[in-house]
Amino acid sequence: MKGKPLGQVFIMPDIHAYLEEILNTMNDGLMVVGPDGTVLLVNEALCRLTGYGRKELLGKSCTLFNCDSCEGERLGSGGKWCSLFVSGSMRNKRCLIMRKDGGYLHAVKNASVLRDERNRVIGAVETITDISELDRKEEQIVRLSRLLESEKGFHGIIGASPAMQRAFDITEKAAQSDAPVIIYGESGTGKELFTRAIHDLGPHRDGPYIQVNCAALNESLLESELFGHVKGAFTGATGHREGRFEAADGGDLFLDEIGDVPLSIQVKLLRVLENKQVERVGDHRPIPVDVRIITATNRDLPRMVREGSFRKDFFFRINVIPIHLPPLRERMEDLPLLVDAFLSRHRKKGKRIQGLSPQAMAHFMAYAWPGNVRELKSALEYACVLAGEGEIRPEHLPPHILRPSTPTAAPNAVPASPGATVAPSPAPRHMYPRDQRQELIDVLRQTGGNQSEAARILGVSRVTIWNRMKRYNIDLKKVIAS
Ligand SMILES: Nc1ncnc2c1ncn2[C@@H]1O[C@H](COP(=O)(O)OP(=O)(O)OP(=O)(O)O)[C@@H](O)[C@H]1O
Repeated sequence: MKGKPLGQVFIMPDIHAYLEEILNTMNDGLMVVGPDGTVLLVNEALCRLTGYGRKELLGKSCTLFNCDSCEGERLGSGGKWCSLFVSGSMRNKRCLIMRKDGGYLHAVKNASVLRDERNRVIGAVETITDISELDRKEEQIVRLSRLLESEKGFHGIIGASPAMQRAFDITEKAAQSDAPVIIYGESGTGKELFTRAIHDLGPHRDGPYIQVNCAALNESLLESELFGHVKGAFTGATGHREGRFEAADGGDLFLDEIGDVPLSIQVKLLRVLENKQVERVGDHRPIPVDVRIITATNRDLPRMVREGSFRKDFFFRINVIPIHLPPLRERMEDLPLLVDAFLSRHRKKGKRIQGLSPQAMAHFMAYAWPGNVRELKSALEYACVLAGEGEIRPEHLPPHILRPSTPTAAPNAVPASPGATVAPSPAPRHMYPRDQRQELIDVLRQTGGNQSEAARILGVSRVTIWNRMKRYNIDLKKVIAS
């Protein structure tokens, strides 16, 4: 190589002779297009990242990549053309580029238009940086910090009762297999914690962990959330969307509230589970996916199957390894352990709380905990705020815990230390639907109809509040007015 130094810069006599080598040394993909989007030049990295051969790309339109960051700008004539040619450049834009095999490349794109000496646009240059590895590393960091945070218990799940020990046992074994697991339990019993434990213990632990709350979306949104859609598949589909199945490829997909999935989506899910392929909405190319399914519900699926609101074939496909989580009221011996664990978390955050007084613990033991562990966690948070420091006494507890019934457990039946294990409360109060309806009405009245606040007080999710209002036919306006 000949050339002459110019200050610190080394000027090459004919850089064009080396251009191809220079471009092919780059790790990022590079492409030059003409003013009409025709691909004029690509480097080796672009071919490697997209799976196309150079000959398959040269002379083709760049729309072949179906990149979702490419927006159409309306032109005077009424037609549309690439907004890059209007804005002049694009910097560090995250995008999805469709590879030849139909899969998406997660990338960051930089682009600039090229102009001649008379400032006329003669094309554009784009670089594509593959960030799939970065995304995977981010996911790994989240998983490792989660493991570090999980204190005592089984992957951070506290429970010494035989029912919980059994659940830990099945979970450990189920995690090793690839079979679909379904977790049954009321809201707040720890279904999500168990799912994470299955992922962390299972063969897909280094793959992604993706969660979808099936009750939170309507039918069409759920369909595109699960399977993805292509740009223009329906009104409002302004970009590609990678479905959760694709995002979970090589990992675990947690479908929460599976009992709320409409029948039409159940058919599609069944097909995906049988064929191990998904089709995006608006595109019929099957995409292979290797995903383990974990589902959870607080509904009685066998009954729903009998009543015809849940498909029998789908039920048998997902109900391979069922894990039943008992409600807190049926394993009250776990309550002091849970209290101890949650209070020690508050102490770590600087709260100078000693523990529960025997009277406060008696109220806890007598209460039915319809919102299960989530409700217990919220109640302790409330009590810590009110107590400030020292001992938590009954006056620091949320009023609805004191109100519905007098404690059935005698205060002297309660251990002096909240950490000690006790026998189950003599008569933990069970919550029947009528109680649950009245309790919800009381709390909604207390919060002036604020459903988020009611969810917080009862320790359940907003979706659960909404479902219960529907199930018990509660008219919010009437409740507030009364
Ligand atoms: N056994 C347990 N040990 C420690 N924390 C628990 C336990 N069970 C539940 N929790 C805590 O209670 C809260 C609710 O748990 P989680 O979200 O797993 O319940 P869920 O059954 O999935 O509820 P939902 O059906 O409403 O989504 C979380 O903050 C979780 O950390």
